[in-house]
Order: sequence, then C-alpha cells, then structure tokens
Amino acid sequence: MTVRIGIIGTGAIGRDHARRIKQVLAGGRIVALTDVNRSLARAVRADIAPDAAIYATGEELIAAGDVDAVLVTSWGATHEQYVLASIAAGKPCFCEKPLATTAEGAKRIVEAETAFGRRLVQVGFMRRYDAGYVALKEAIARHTGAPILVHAAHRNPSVPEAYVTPMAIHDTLIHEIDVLRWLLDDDYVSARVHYPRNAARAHAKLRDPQVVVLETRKGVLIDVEIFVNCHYGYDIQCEIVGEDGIARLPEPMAIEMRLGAKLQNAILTDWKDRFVVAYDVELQDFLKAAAGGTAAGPSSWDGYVAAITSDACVAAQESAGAAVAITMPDKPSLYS
Ligand SMILES: NC(=O)C1=CN([C@@H]2O[C@H](COP(=O)(O)OP(=O)(O)OC[C@H]3O[C@@H](n4cnc5c(N)ncnc54)[C@H](O)[C@@H]3O)[C@@H](O)[C@H]2O)C=CC1
Ligand SMILES: O=C1[C@@H](O)[C@H](O)[C@@H](O)[C@H](O)[C@H]1O
Repeated sequence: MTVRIGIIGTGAIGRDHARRIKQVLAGGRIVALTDVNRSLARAVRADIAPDAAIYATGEELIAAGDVDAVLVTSWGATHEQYVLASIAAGKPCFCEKPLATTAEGAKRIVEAETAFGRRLVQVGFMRRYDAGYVALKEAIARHTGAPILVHAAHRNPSVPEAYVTPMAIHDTLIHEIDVLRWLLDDDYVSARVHYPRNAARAHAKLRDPQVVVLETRKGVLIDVEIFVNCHYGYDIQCEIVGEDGIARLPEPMAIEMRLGAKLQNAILTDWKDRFVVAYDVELQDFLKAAAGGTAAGPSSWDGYVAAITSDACVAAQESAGAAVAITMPDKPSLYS
C-alpha cells in the first residue's frame, strides 16, 4: 500500500523529509502540504511534490479524505494541536520533536491516544535509528557491563539570536534526554544545570555553554555539555563508562587526509548530514507502520517523558546548581 502523506510545515526539516519520501524511501506519496508561509509550501510542491494540494491550515489538511497519514514539521509550539487533530481523525502521525512544548501538552496527547486505543504517533527522536547509537546500545548489553557514568556533548556551530537559554533544553538537549534513557533502559530522577563563564560568541539572551547533570533511577550519573555556538562544527559525543569497560559513539565516517604536514579528518557542520541515514530509517519505519494504520518507534509516552524531563531541566537552569527532582507517572499498558 502507498501511504498518502500530508505535511504540515515545509521549512528546513519538512522540506528534507519531503525529499526523502520522494527520492529515498518506499511506500509513501506526498498528496498535501501546508505552511503558514505559503511560498514555502509552493516551493516544495514545485520542486518535490507536483501533485500535492496546498491547504490553508493544518486542520484542513488532516481532515482531507485522501490524506492517510500526517507529518508534523512545523514549529514546536504548534505540534500539540496537530497531533491531537490527527488522533481525533484516527490517522497515523509522525511528529518532529518536541511532541509538545510542555509536559501538560504531551500528557493530553498520551491521554487522547490511550483513549483511542491504538498507537498512532511516532516522535522524531531519530537518534534511536542511528547505526552508531544502535551499536553503542549493543556494546552496553554485551561488553561494558552495567553503566555507571555517561559523558556526552551536543555542539552546534551557531544558533540564531532567537535561540534563548531554555531552548538549549527543549530544542537541543531533548535528543540526549531521549536517546540516553533508551540506551540505558532507565529513567531520570533528578537534574542539575551548571554554567561556566559565557562563551564570547553567545548571544545576549543565551547562557552558552551549559552542563546538564542527570541522575537515573539505577544510579547512573550523566553529564551533557550543550554548546550551541562552538563554531568549529556539529559534533555529537557520547561515552558510556561501565563496570568492565568504556564504549564511545563512533565518529561519522570521514576520509583521513595527510595534507600540508597535517593529519586531517573533516568534521560535519549540519545536523541534516550528521543524521541523514537515521532520518531515512525512522521515516521508513513510520511509513511501514502507517500502512497498517498504526505507529511504531519512539512513542507519545517517550515524548511525554522527554517533556517532563525538559521541564525539570529548565527549572534547574534557574536553580543555581541545585538538583530538581523528576517524577515519572505510571506508564499506560498501550506503551509497554
Ligand atoms: N529531529 C531533528 O533533528 C530536528 C528536528 N527539528 C524540529 O522540527 C521542527 C521544525 O524545525 P525547522 O524545520 O528547523 O524549522 P523551520 O522554521 O525551518 O520550519 C518550520 C516551518 O513550519 C511553518 N509553520 C509554523 N507554524 C505553522 C503552522 N501552524 N502551520 C503550518 N506551518 C507552520 C513555518 O512557516 C516554517 O516554514 C521543530 O519542532 C524542530 O525542533 C528541526 C531540526 C532537526
Ligand atoms: O533538532 C535539532 C535542532 O532543532 C536543534 O536546534 C539542534 O540543536 C539539534 O542539534 C538538531 O538535531
């Protein structure tokens, strides 16, 4: 079956997902587009999906009779309303992170999906599909022994002026929040945030870098450096320290060069390139499940837990290094 897809939000990642549905993946066809900036939707139609209809609003797109499944790739603050509308229409929905910008919003989605009685939502936590993280999970299971510490870093070369301090959590750390919980098969119990002096390139409304320290139920201590004006590249690091040994996330493949008396490896600069294959695999997974009228992969529950943790981390940003407790509710059986 070919899944007929509608895309809400045709900016950076919406356009990139449209490209992969058209050029890379099997089983999906884009039939509908919408963006509050109509010219972006028109550009995607012209370049990628010439047969797609353009709708005035996300709600109209979701209600369209020929839309089988929905991609929500608009700004984070708009995700909740479209995911809820997709669930109400009984249509599978792939939602980019964050599932919702507050834990309360994510909870409403969990409740709606649970009441519907079948999984319909996949959250865009693509790192779970990255071959490096999959290998790291395997290494934890087979080689390192039980994890004790995790050292991680999430570095972006630069961010716009509109990126402010809490976004380091909601927009950036949220990937580590999800993938580390999945890697460790664990949940968080507390968060702390520490700041060194501000980097010279940080904007006026941004503390950068930040170090978030998370503690898990099993007693693992995690430190994550978030540095979004690191300048030199897009760099994702993760090291697990276990009872028997250490495992590190592999670097992306890069040609090693000997040039001008230097040994060199290029470092990527763009998230689109760093996780290009992971995005392909996650969306293929979505298309496969959507063909059967359901969803797989990272769930609304995972999006909800990430939102609870994000909220605690944002509170910790204001707590002068003091720990903020994180309490997880009971998981509904739909997500076991
Ligand atoms: N998984 C990942 O690694 C990544 C995820 N994202 C997430 O994807 C989402 C979009 O991010 P970007 O594409 O970078 O932003 P963007 O600003 O490039 O694109 C978002 C688009 O949504 C449109 N839009 C906003 N509100 C809308 C609404 N109510 N209805 C229809 N269109 C609407 C905007 O006009 C814009 O064209 C964000 O939630 C972001 O966190 C973004 C980049 C990477
Ligand atoms: O999701 C993403 C962006 O929205 C975010 O702004 C970046 O910090 C992340 O590295 C990227 O993966």
